[in-house]
Amino acid sequence: MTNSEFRYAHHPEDVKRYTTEELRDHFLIPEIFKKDEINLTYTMYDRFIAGGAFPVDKAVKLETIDYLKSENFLDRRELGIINVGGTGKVTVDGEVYELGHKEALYVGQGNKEVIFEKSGNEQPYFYLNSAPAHKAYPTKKVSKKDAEVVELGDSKYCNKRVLNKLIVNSIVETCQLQMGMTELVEGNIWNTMPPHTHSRRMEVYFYFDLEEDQTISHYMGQPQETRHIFLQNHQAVISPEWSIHAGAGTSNYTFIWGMAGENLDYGDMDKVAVNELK
Ligand SMILES: O=C(O)C(=O)C[C@H](O)C(=O)CO
Ligand SMILES: [Zn+2]
Repeated sequence: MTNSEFRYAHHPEDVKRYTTEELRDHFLIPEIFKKDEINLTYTMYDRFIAGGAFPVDKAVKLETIDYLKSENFLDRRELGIINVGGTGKVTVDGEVYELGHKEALYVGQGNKEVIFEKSGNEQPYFYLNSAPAHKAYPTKKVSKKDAEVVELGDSKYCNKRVLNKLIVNSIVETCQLQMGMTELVEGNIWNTMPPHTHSRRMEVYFYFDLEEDQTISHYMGQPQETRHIFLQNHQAVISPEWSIHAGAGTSNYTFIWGMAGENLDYGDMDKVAVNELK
Protein backbone atom coordinates (compact mmCIF):
# COMPACT_ATOMS: atom_id res chain seq x y z
CA MET A 1 0.00 0.00 0.00
CA THR A 2 1.27 3.49 -0.91
CA ASN A 3 -0.05 6.30 1.33
CA SER A 4 0.35 9.96 0.54
CA GLU A 5 -0.30 13.30 2.15
CA PHE A 6 -0.06 16.81 0.72
CA ARG A 7 1.76 19.97 1.84
CA TYR A 8 1.35 23.46 0.41
CA ALA A 9 4.21 25.93 -0.16
CA HIS A 10 4.42 28.99 2.12
CA HIS A 11 5.17 32.72 2.09
CA PRO A 12 7.91 33.57 4.64
CA GLU A 13 5.82 36.47 6.00
CA ASP A 14 3.05 34.00 6.90
CA VAL A 15 5.42 31.52 8.51
CA LYS A 16 6.64 34.24 10.92
CA ARG A 17 3.25 34.02 12.62
CA TYR A 18 3.05 30.21 12.91
CA THR A 19 2.71 28.61 16.31
CA THR A 20 4.88 25.62 17.23
CA GLU A 21 2.02 23.32 16.28
CA GLU A 22 1.48 25.01 12.91
CA LEU A 23 5.20 24.90 12.10
CA ARG A 24 5.24 21.18 12.84
CA ASP A 25 2.03 20.51 10.86
CA HIS A 26 3.38 22.29 7.79
CA PHE A 27 7.08 21.35 7.73
CA LEU A 28 7.72 18.22 9.83
CA ILE A 29 7.26 14.78 8.29
CA PRO A 30 6.81 12.77 11.47
CA GLU A 31 6.35 9.25 10.11
CA ILE A 32 8.62 8.12 7.30
CA PHE A 33 8.49 4.37 7.96
CA LYS A 34 5.17 2.55 8.35
CA LYS A 35 5.30 -1.24 8.58
CA ASP A 36 4.67 -3.01 5.25
CA GLU A 37 3.67 0.24 3.57
CA ILE A 38 5.09 3.10 1.56
CA ASN A 39 4.43 6.47 3.20
CA LEU A 40 4.87 9.56 1.04
CA THR A 41 4.51 13.31 1.47
CA TYR A 42 3.86 15.30 -1.73
CA THR A 43 4.96 18.92 -1.37
CA MET A 44 4.27 21.97 -3.53
CA TYR A 45 7.97 22.83 -3.16
CA ASP A 46 9.16 21.86 -6.65
CA ARG A 47 6.61 19.00 -6.40
CA PHE A 48 9.16 17.11 -4.36
CA ILE A 49 8.08 13.87 -2.68
CA ALA A 50 9.77 12.45 0.43
CA GLY A 51 8.94 9.25 2.28
CA GLY A 52 9.91 5.71 3.06
CA ALA A 53 9.35 2.07 2.12
CA PHE A 54 9.44 -0.32 5.06
CA PRO A 55 8.96 -3.99 4.10
CA VAL A 56 8.82 -6.05 7.31
CA ASP A 57 6.56 -9.10 6.75
CA LYS A 58 6.03 -8.67 3.02
CA ALA A 59 7.34 -6.91 -0.07
CA VAL A 60 5.92 -3.45 -0.81
CA LYS A 61 5.27 -2.04 -4.27
CA LEU A 62 5.46 1.63 -5.24
CA GLU A 63 2.00 2.57 -6.49
CA THR A 64 0.96 5.75 -8.21
CA ILE A 65 -0.74 8.34 -5.97
CA ASP A 66 -3.73 10.56 -6.71
CA TYR A 67 -1.73 13.82 -6.85
CA LEU A 68 0.20 12.53 -9.90
CA LYS A 69 -2.74 11.57 -12.09
CA SER A 70 -0.43 9.20 -13.92
CA GLU A 71 -0.75 5.48 -14.51
CA ASN A 72 2.60 4.66 -12.91
CA PHE A 73 4.47 6.57 -10.23
CA LEU A 74 7.53 7.13 -12.42
CA ASP A 75 5.75 8.08 -15.67
CA ARG A 76 6.93 11.70 -15.25
CA ARG A 77 9.31 11.36 -12.27
CA GLU A 78 12.68 10.16 -11.11
CA LEU A 79 13.33 8.46 -7.76
CA GLY A 80 16.24 8.35 -5.32
CA ILE A 81 16.49 5.64 -2.67
CA ILE A 82 18.95 5.43 0.24
CA ASN A 83 18.79 2.39 2.51
CA VAL A 84 19.37 3.46 6.13
CA GLY A 85 18.81 -0.04 7.55
CA GLY A 86 20.11 -3.57 6.94
CA THR A 87 20.57 -5.06 3.46
CA GLY A 88 17.44 -5.19 1.30
CA LYS A 89 16.37 -5.60 -2.30
CA VAL A 90 14.83 -3.20 -4.78
CA THR A 91 13.46 -4.66 -8.02
CA VAL A 92 13.01 -2.20 -10.86
CA ASP A 93 11.09 -3.63 -13.84
CA GLY A 94 12.49 -7.10 -13.06
CA GLU A 95 16.10 -6.00 -12.43
CA VAL A 96 17.21 -6.73 -8.85
CA TYR A 97 19.46 -4.31 -6.94
CA GLU A 98 20.74 -5.31 -3.51
CA LEU A 99 21.21 -2.24 -1.32
CA GLY A 100 23.34 -2.48 1.83
CA HIS A 101 23.39 0.02 4.69
CA LYS A 102 23.84 3.57 3.35
CA GLU A 103 23.78 2.50 -0.30
CA ALA A 104 21.74 4.44 -2.84
CA LEU A 105 19.82 3.73 -6.02
CA TYR A 106 18.78 6.23 -8.66
CA VAL A 107 15.70 5.06 -10.59
CA GLY A 108 15.04 6.81 -13.89
CA GLN A 109 11.78 8.13 -15.27
CA GLY A 110 9.56 5.66 -17.14
CA ASN A 111 10.14 2.54 -15.07
CA LYS A 112 6.83 0.89 -14.31
CA GLU A 113 7.38 -1.36 -11.32
CA VAL A 114 9.48 -0.76 -8.20
CA ILE A 115 9.31 -3.36 -5.41
CA PHE A 116 11.03 -3.14 -2.03
CA GLU A 117 11.75 -6.21 0.10
CA LYS A 118 14.08 -7.85 2.60
CA SER A 119 16.83 -10.03 1.20
CA GLY A 120 17.60 -12.08 4.33
CA ASN A 121 17.14 -11.57 8.04
CA GLU A 122 18.17 -7.93 8.05
CA GLN A 123 15.64 -5.12 8.19
CA PRO A 124 16.02 -2.53 5.43
CA TYR A 125 14.64 1.01 5.79
CA PHE A 126 14.40 2.61 2.36
CA TYR A 127 14.28 6.42 2.44
CA LEU A 128 12.80 7.87 -0.78
CA ASN A 129 12.92 11.21 -2.59
CA SER A 130 11.30 11.92 -5.96
CA ALA A 131 11.04 14.90 -8.30
CA PRO A 132 9.48 15.55 -11.72
CA ALA A 133 11.77 14.46 -14.59
CA HIS A 134 11.94 15.51 -18.23
CA LYS A 135 14.19 12.68 -19.43
CA ALA A 136 14.71 8.94 -18.80
CA TYR A 137 18.19 8.43 -17.34
CA PRO A 138 19.51 4.93 -16.53
CA THR A 139 18.88 3.36 -13.15
CA LYS A 140 22.15 3.21 -11.20
CA LYS A 141 23.30 1.94 -7.82
CA VAL A 142 25.68 4.20 -5.88
CA SER A 143 27.69 2.79 -2.96
CA LYS A 144 29.60 4.84 -0.41
CA LYS A 145 32.83 4.00 -2.26
CA ASP A 146 31.45 5.77 -5.37
CA ALA A 147 30.47 8.88 -3.41
CA GLU A 148 32.11 12.25 -3.71
CA VAL A 149 33.29 12.75 -0.13
CA VAL A 150 33.88 16.14 1.49
CA GLU A 151 35.22 16.57 5.01
CA LEU A 152 33.71 19.62 6.66
CA GLY A 153 33.77 21.50 9.94
CA ASP A 154 35.97 21.38 12.99
CA SER A 155 35.62 19.72 16.42
CA LYS A 156 36.46 23.10 17.94
CA TYR A 157 33.09 24.32 16.63
CA CYS A 158 31.30 20.97 17.29
CA ASN A 159 30.51 20.57 13.57
CA LYS A 160 33.08 18.06 12.19
CA ARG A 161 31.26 15.94 9.62
CA VAL A 162 31.67 13.86 6.48
CA LEU A 163 29.47 14.76 3.54
CA ASN A 164 28.83 11.99 0.97
CA LYS A 165 27.42 13.17 -2.35
CA LEU A 166 25.56 10.12 -3.72
CA ILE A 167 22.95 11.09 -6.28
CA VAL A 168 24.57 14.17 -7.84
CA ASN A 169 25.30 14.86 -11.50
CA SER A 170 29.04 14.09 -11.25
CA ILE A 171 28.12 10.50 -10.29
CA VAL A 172 24.68 9.79 -11.78
CA GLU A 173 22.78 11.39 -14.64
CA THR A 174 19.79 13.04 -12.98
CA CYS A 175 17.18 15.57 -14.14
CA GLN A 176 16.81 17.63 -10.96
CA LEU A 177 17.07 15.29 -7.99
CA GLN A 178 20.18 15.48 -5.80
CA MET A 179 20.74 13.40 -2.66
CA GLY A 180 23.53 12.80 -0.22
CA MET A 181 24.28 11.87 3.33
CA THR A 182 26.19 13.79 5.98
CA GLU A 183 27.62 11.92 9.00
CA LEU A 184 28.45 13.85 12.16
CA VAL A 185 31.66 12.67 13.81
CA GLU A 186 31.12 11.52 17.41
CA GLY A 187 31.19 14.46 19.82
CA ASN A 188 30.00 16.86 17.10
CA ILE A 189 26.42 18.06 16.94
CA TRP A 190 25.97 20.95 14.47
CA ASN A 191 25.18 20.37 10.81
CA THR A 192 25.29 22.99 8.08
CA MET A 193 26.95 25.72 10.11
CA PRO A 194 27.47 28.32 8.76
CA PRO A 195 24.00 27.85 7.25
CA HIS A 196 22.83 28.85 3.81
CA THR A 197 19.80 29.36 1.64
CA HIS A 198 19.50 28.50 -2.06
CA SER A 199 16.59 30.22 -3.71
CA ARG A 200 16.96 28.02 -6.77
CA ARG A 201 16.37 24.75 -4.86
CA MET A 202 14.21 23.45 -2.05
CA GLU A 203 15.50 20.78 0.28
CA VAL A 204 14.34 18.04 2.67
CA TYR A 205 16.47 16.86 5.62
CA PHE A 206 15.89 13.35 7.01
CA TYR A 207 17.60 12.53 10.31
CA PHE A 208 18.69 9.01 11.35
CA ASP A 209 21.31 7.10 13.37
CA LEU A 210 20.28 9.21 16.36
CA GLU A 211 20.63 7.42 19.70
CA GLU A 212 17.40 6.58 21.44
CA ASP A 213 16.26 9.25 23.92
CA GLN A 214 18.25 11.94 22.09
CA THR A 215 16.80 14.72 19.94
CA ILE A 216 17.66 17.21 17.22
CA SER A 217 16.68 20.84 17.05
CA HIS A 218 16.32 21.75 13.36
CA TYR A 219 16.54 25.43 12.47
CA MET A 220 14.52 26.96 9.65
CA GLY A 221 13.28 30.37 8.52
CA GLN A 222 14.83 33.38 6.86
CA PRO A 223 18.30 34.00 8.34
CA GLN A 224 17.12 36.99 10.35
CA GLU A 225 13.86 35.34 11.47
CA THR A 226 14.62 31.75 12.49
CA ARG A 227 12.43 29.13 14.14
CA HIS A 228 13.22 25.65 15.39
CA ILE A 229 11.51 22.27 15.21
CA PHE A 230 12.50 19.39 17.50
CA LEU A 231 12.83 16.10 15.63
CA GLN A 232 13.32 12.47 16.60
CA ASN A 233 15.16 9.68 14.82
CA HIS A 234 13.68 8.80 11.38
CA GLN A 235 11.83 12.09 10.96
CA ALA A 236 12.20 14.59 8.12
CA VAL A 237 11.65 18.31 7.67
CA ILE A 238 10.82 20.30 4.54
CA SER A 239 13.03 23.32 3.86
CA PRO A 240 11.57 26.04 1.59
CA GLU A 241 13.99 27.65 -0.87
CA TRP A 242 14.00 30.86 1.26
CA SER A 243 14.87 29.07 4.47
CA ILE A 244 18.07 28.12 6.20
CA HIS A 245 18.32 24.43 7.14
CA ALA A 246 20.66 23.43 9.93
CA GLY A 247 20.44 21.40 13.08
CA ALA A 248 22.02 20.64 16.42
CA GLY A 249 21.59 17.29 18.13
CA THR A 250 21.98 16.31 21.75
CA SER A 251 24.41 13.73 20.29
CA ASN A 252 25.84 12.99 16.88
CA TYR A 253 23.66 11.57 14.06
CA THR A 254 23.52 11.23 10.26
CA PHE A 255 21.13 12.96 7.90
CA ILE A 256 20.13 12.72 4.26
CA TRP A 257 19.66 15.88 2.26
CA GLY A 258 17.56 15.79 -0.89
CA MET A 259 17.01 18.69 -3.26
CA ALA A 260 15.27 19.68 -6.46
CA GLY A 261 14.69 22.89 -8.36
CA GLU A 262 16.20 25.18 -10.91
CA ASN A 263 19.73 23.78 -11.13
CA LEU A 264 22.05 20.90 -10.20
CA ASP A 265 24.75 23.16 -8.85
CA TYR A 266 25.42 21.95 -5.29
CA GLY A 267 27.63 24.97 -4.59
CA ASP A 268 24.95 27.50 -5.55
CA MET A 269 24.29 28.67 -1.98
CA ASP A 270 24.05 32.00 -0.19
CA LYS A 271 26.00 31.47 3.02
CA VAL A 272 25.07 33.31 6.20
CA ALA A 273 27.63 34.23 8.84
CA VAL A 274 26.74 32.57 12.14
CA ASN A 275 26.86 35.84 14.05
CA GLU A 276 24.29 37.36 11.67
CA LEU A 277 21.57 34.83 12.50
CA LYS A 278 18.55 36.00 14.46
O1 LIG B 1 26.41 19.36 6.67
C1 LIG B 1 26.20 20.09 5.70
O2 LIG B 1 26.74 21.21 5.57
C2 LIG B 1 25.29 19.61 4.65
O3 LIG B 1 25.11 18.43 4.52
C3 LIG B 1 24.64 20.61 3.78
C4 LIG B 1 23.66 20.00 2.78
O4 LIG B 1 24.34 19.16 1.92
C5 LIG B 1 22.94 21.08 2.05
O5 LIG B 1 22.26 21.84 2.65
C6 LIG B 1 23.08 21.17 0.60
O6 LIG B 1 22.39 22.28 0.09
ZN1 LIG C 1 21.17 23.37 1.47
